[in-house]
Amino acid sequence: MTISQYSLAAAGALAVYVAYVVFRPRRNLCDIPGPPSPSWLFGNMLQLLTTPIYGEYEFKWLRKYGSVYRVKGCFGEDRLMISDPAALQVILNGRQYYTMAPGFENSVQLIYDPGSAILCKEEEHKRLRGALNNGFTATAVRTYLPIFTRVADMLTEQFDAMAGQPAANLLPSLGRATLSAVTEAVLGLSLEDLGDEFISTNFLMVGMASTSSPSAVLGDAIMALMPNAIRNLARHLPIKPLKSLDKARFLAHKIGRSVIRDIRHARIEGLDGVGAFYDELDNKWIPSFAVDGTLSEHELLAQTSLLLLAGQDTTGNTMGFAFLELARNIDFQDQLRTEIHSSLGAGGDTTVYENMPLLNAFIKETLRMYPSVSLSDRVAVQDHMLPLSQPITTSHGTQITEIPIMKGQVVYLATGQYQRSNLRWGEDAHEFKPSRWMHEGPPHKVQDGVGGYANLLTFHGGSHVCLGWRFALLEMQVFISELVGKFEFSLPADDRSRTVCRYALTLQPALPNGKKGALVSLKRVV
Ligand code: HEM
Repeated sequence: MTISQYSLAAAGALAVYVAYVVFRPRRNLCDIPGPPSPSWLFGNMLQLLTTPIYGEYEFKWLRKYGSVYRVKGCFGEDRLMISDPAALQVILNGRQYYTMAPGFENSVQLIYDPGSAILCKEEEHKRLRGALNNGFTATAVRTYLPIFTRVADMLTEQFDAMAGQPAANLLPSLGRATLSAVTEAVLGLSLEDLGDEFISTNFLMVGMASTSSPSAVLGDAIMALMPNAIRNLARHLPIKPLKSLDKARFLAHKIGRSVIRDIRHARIEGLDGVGAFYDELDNKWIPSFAVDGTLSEHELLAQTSLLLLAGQDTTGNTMGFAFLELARNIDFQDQLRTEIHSSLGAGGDTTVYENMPLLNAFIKETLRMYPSVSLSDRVAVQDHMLPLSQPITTSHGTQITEIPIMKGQVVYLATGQYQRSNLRWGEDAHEFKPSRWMHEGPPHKVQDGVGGYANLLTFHGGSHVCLGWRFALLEMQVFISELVGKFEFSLPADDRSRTVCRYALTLQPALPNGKKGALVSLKRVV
């Protein structure tokens, strides 16, 4: 297809969209207050999705309009921004009311295989999760402790090599470490086994999944309008980024296939398997190994890139933020190091980490302030009334406790706003304060059940709640303890090396030049 054909197709899509937006009979949200829209083409989307500093607009709007407000999508579309707990409950748990919005689904489809759990629905999704869950129960995750400890040793060596530099970027090492941990736990392979080509394609893919620009915002808005068949076709266009994504999926399949072949070979020979989670899930070949919830080879391959990618950048970036916060607060860092030294000396099992109050309060506060998926969109699949826990006042001065939602309405799960709401967290909601987790009682212990972990929405909740949350928690407990026990983290002396928090599909630490990265000074202390 030539450039002019692309342009023609895009213009056609735009025309269809305009007709749809202008002529559809949807006036149910016009009374809900919200920020003015700077442009018809982008609505509030550039403020929301491409601002260099995370929250610049979101938190201002949250303060002004409260936990539900209206924003404009591209081409004048009305969207609802939601951080009200009762409404979030319905969006996350009411499968009959909401599903992944086309824009978000399109991005996910670009990265993952169509058969992967995150893209499956209803019974198929339940069955896949039932099987995958075997590798992510509390018991299963405890068995990964030696893997996390080994990878933490590898990280120590890399941090040693960076110690003394005026400003060391922690993110590349953290990204490799989290990939390494998942690869070993799921496939029983080391990073070296994956090969350079896989690793470089994987990092390219992670990079592509964490960028945002006005053209990408517009492209996503247009793609979201297309019927599935056209979106599928578009995904196979011969353009470089799409080819790289194809290649990454191909390599993940190749690796998955080779692991399954080795597992089967070992079983035939009566040898031990590779000792990884895939061992248990693949059963087609030798049924006498049957365990509940096994998957076919085809299904297993579809999960490979999902498991390798979903646990990499999310966990790596969260730890990047954690180390930056420690660098900002040396007193707290010292207290945490004291707790680590007095708890870890004797070695032991995972209960050692569970019994470290400062460590766990610190991780929860990091997850509260920096939820990787701080914003994601859903679409209503039928008309319904959306309940609110706090009434809102319409632009006509009427108080309402529920909002009429029409089929096709796009809403945002505003996780980042929910986790910085003054109503819930108090006046200091924007302060990084681990001590809020150390005392009993409200606001964070309110039992309204939103969120899969610690009343936080960082791992979401409901049927698609993060499968790897226990994995991520133990991994962070081990990595942070090992590294804070051995290194002191401080902010680089040069102000030009200050790291900021940026939103680009996920939350990420970013360097002053806008690139992803987390700069600190490291000093070996033990
Ligand atoms: C701090 C780290 C992590 C965060 C913040 C995080 C966050 C999330 C969120 C918000 C979702 C839901 C997405 C949606 O609703 O569409 C999700 C799904 C998922 N996550 Fe995580 N995640 C993390 C680590 C991990 C790890 C370590 C793994 C695996 C090793 C993992 C595997 C998955 C999978 C397989 C899904 C799809 C679940 C489904 O659709 O049923 N995640 N994650």
